[in-house]
Amino acid sequence: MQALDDLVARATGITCYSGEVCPGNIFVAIRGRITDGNSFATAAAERGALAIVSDCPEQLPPLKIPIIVVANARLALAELAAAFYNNPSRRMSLIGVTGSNGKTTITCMLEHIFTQNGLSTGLIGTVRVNNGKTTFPSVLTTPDAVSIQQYLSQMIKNKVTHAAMEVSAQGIDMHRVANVSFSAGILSNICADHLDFHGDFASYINAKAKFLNLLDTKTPFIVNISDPYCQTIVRNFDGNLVTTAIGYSSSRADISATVTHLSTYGSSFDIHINKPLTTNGGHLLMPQKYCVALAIPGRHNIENALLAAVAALLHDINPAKITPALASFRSVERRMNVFHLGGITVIDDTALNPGSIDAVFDTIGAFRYNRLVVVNAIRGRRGPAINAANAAALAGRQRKIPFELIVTSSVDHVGAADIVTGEEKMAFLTTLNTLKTEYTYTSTLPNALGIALNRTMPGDLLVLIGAQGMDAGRQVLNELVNAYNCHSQNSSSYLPPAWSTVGK
Ligand SMILES: CC(=O)N[C@H]1[C@@H](OP(=O)(O)OP(=O)(O)OC[C@H]2O[C@@H](n3ccc(=O)[nH]c3=O)[C@H](O)[C@@H]2O)O[C@H](CO)[C@@H](O)[C@@H]1O[C@H](C)C(=O)N[C@@H](C)C(=O)N[C@H](CCC(=O)O)C(=O)O
Repeated sequence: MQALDDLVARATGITCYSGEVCPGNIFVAIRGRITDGNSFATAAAERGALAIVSDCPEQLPPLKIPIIVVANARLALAELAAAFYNNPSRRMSLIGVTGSNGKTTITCMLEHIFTQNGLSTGLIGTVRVNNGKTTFPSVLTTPDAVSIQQYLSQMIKNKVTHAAMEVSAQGIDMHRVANVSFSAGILSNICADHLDFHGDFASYINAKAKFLNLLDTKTPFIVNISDPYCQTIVRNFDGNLVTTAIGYSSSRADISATVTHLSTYGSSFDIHINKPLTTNGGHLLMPQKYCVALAIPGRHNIENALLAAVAALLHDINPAKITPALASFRSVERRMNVFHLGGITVIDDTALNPGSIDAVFDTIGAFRYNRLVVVNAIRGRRGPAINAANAAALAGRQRKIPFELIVTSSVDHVGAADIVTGEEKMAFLTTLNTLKTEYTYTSTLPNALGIALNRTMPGDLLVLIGAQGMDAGRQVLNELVNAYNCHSQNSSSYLPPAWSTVGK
């Protein structure tokens, strides 16, 4: 649109937040989920906005600056941001990773593979952003459109050639990734998640499916085809589909893995290229096999590593250099972290939906332990539906293997955006009760972990799962153990007061 192009050429920046408007900025008024950006147009004009972009001009007050009317303000924001930063994604190899689980691990694996191969590398994801020079913590998994383009532009300045970014369903749905040019896409798996945002599972799948529209016909779309919902998504896809699966069968997947060893601390597997593949650089990869060792546990991490390895192969990274890079990859924060506390083995994982809860329990199968104790933090501000689904997943597991379940709302360890509501707690506990699950509930994280410690002995396995509510779990656990060790030097038996007053 010429009017927008002319405007961008004169603009000093693009923003959709009135509080950030600087003189000469274009303010894009977005009708959001909470409020309407059009109602901040006067404030934006007073701060020196060059123009207002709106898809609902009837909501705007009289203004003395130009108003550009567009069909969709969120799309316009992405378009303006990409143009303002000179379309940085077109000047690098950028791999977009979507799926319910595995996005963080896969993007970090790619960052590691590229870095180990001497490439200047960038990352945008849930845990951090790496612009090629500095690394800083993230706010969202997929940032707003302006931030994405800004980070990519910083990467170009820092001479980044290869980057990986997590693409959430919300990010797709809210057009944060529109006008981003991907050199490959990855779809890891789909399970029920973010039902509060999308309304139902079908809408969530639809949002994920829209990722396909962001890829050029020649751009490889690497898909874990063993997942039934991934199969559904790609059924009518006529682009450059590259399929992966665990289990050797050339008819089943273009590239597959056979597991040769699976243990507490990692795995080894063979990657089979089952049919010739053309890389982005135009080279032909003939059918062959590579042996890979991975130092992080879990079959789901083999799936993640396979997807990352295929993306690296298609970006012309020498297979002989992908395998050592995967071997030296260490787990990401709170993704199947295994550590020891006295004689107790502890697993700490961000399991936050039925798929990731299943992945943790599947991995536990490779562990040797006497008794199993699981502490789960309820997911706050994500709605009752996902909490009912998570509780059902835990209940299903307790019917198969015995474990003590301790549930907490982590009231003292979550910020305002993650507080567990009464409805969410009710959904979780009612599901457990309906499914006749044995559990203990306590509202605070230290109480929950204190109970867990009281119920574990050397040789036992303690599993900490949950998202924000369990983020401080490892630290709190260490503090409890240190306090206990300090105190027990003076007394032969000690039960910390908080642990003895646990509510049910
Ligand atoms: C539901 C959701 O995703 N909301 C995001 C969205 O809000 P929104 O567009 O609905 O905006 P709004 O708050 O209604 O405001 C409307 C407009 O008025 C503007 N405004 C508002 C106030 C003001 O004073 N001045 C002003 O100009 C706002 O900047 C906005 O443009 O756009 C905002 C700005 O980019 C985001 O901060 C906000 O993310 C919220 C905080 C959030 O928590 N999002 C989560 C659910 C999310 O996106 N998560 C995914 C999933 C991760 C995963 O896979 O687990 C993620 O990618 O992180």
